[in-house]
Amino acid sequence: MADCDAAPALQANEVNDVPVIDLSILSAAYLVAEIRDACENWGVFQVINHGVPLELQAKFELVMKKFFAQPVAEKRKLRKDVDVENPYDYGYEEFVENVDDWKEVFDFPLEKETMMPASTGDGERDMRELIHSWPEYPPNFREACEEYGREMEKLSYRLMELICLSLGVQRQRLNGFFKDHCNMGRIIHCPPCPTPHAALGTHRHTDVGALTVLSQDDVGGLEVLRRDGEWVQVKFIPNAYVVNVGDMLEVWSNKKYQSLVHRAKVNSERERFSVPFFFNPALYVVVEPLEELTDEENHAKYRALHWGKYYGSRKYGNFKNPDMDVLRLNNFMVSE
Ligand SMILES: O=C(O)CCC(=O)C(=O)O
Ligand SMILES: [Fe+2]
Repeated sequence: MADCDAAPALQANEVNDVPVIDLSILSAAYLVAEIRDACENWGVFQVINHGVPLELQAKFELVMKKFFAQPVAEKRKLRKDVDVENPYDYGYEEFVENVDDWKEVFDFPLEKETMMPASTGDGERDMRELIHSWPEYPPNFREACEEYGREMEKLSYRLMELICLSLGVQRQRLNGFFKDHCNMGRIIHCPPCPTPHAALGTHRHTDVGALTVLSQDDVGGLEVLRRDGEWVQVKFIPNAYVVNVGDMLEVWSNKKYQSLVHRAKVNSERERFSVPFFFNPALYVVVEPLEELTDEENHAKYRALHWGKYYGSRKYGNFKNPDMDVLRLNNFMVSE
């Protein structure tokens, strides 16, 4: 882990100034303006009154806690492996080795089958199917995860449409890219950490997809890098979701909206749960700045990129190179 990520340097600003957007407000023009402002200046906002049923969130939380409360040997039966030869692409994984991220996770997909490029090489065309694993205990785990994921997906589409309007393009301009999406939920559990000053729950990174919709518990700990270089805590708001811009939205918007750099702290006393839902395009999609947003004066700032391969570079790289996790998009930047 890079020194700049170690906790002694973490003097995050206490003030909660990450924008909060009330989605029950009826004026579309108002919402669109709020979203434009948040995406342009922050790359992150929280949404409240979003329409996701509270009972569904509560049911999901109960089930995920039951899963993680099991002995580690049980959870390891669902272990996914970073090695391409090994079977699971979704499932359980631990990153709790000393200086690595202090957490265990369970990843779940929403699609029954997803094909992705087998390697990140330019000329390679081989595809492989992503393989799922689901636990038998708790018995309603899969159902609760899929129900939750579908709600997150609905919310993501709604947000994406507001984002399109905020960019001045047609409301459903980006929807087609998500037809065969590879959306994924990740349940993160950070056990209490005896050395919170020397570890992070999640190290500094940007999310590679389009949008992330995250719920964190009241332990909090999520921090975002503000444009002025300050780390700012994302305050826990009951029943809110944290929404952030990912790399693909940065490309489509021709950098009008920038992908958010963020990380999460651990707690020495309390375990922490956090659930990001990654809203990702279909793996065959080629992503490039929208033509409506480029012209003679505003040249495309990015070259076209193949999302499946880009995703693979994160997935197969598996957070092993912290610098890579904030700089990956630079490889596709067009020099001025
Ligand atoms: O632990 C957290 O809350 C942050 C998780 C996150 O940013 C991610 O998994 O991409
Ligand atoms: Fe993230």
